[in-house]
Amino acid sequence: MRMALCVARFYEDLADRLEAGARARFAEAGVTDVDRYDVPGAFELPLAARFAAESGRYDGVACLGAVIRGETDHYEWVCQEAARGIQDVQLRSGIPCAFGVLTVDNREQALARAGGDKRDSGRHAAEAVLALAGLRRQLQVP
Ligand SMILES: Nc1c(NC[C@H](O)[C@H](O)[C@H](O)CO)[nH]c(=O)[nH]c1=O
Ligand SMILES: CC(=O)[C@@H](O)COP(=O)(O)O
Repeated sequence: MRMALCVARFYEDLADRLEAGARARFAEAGVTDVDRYDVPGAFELPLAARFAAESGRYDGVACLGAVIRGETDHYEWVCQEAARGIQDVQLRSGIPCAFGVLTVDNREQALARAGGDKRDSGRHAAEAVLALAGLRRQLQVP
């Protein structure tokens, strides 16, 4: 299998943590052919995912990033559009695209969910892509 990572780099250290979790899960599954594509923020993830999915090169796409709430409602729009856009790409393309984007109130919550004491969302995103790519192969979806 060949996988793509689309990574929003708005918070570099969180992006690195999420990527490490995803790569570790892929490696456990024997998937070492993994390409990373960086975008500025989570709002750009759906288009990057579409580029990767429509390239025909990948069995799955894991979208990673972190959105931390600020003073305004900008957070809501970024999170909503990232989630909706990524879901739209996978449903239209038939290529599994995971939503590995943290949507949190503060940095502490983000760290806890990027391989900290709550969960590893990067790992979970890779797990989801592996599962759906496997299902796609099992059902011989073209
Ligand atoms: N505030 C966060 C953003 N904002 C930037 C947007 O994602 C986007 O890049 C910009 O609006 C230009 O289109 N992005 C994150 O990933 N995380 C944030 O907390
Ligand atoms: C999630 C965001 O876009 C956020 O960082 C923006 O902060 P603010 O709402 O204070 O402008």
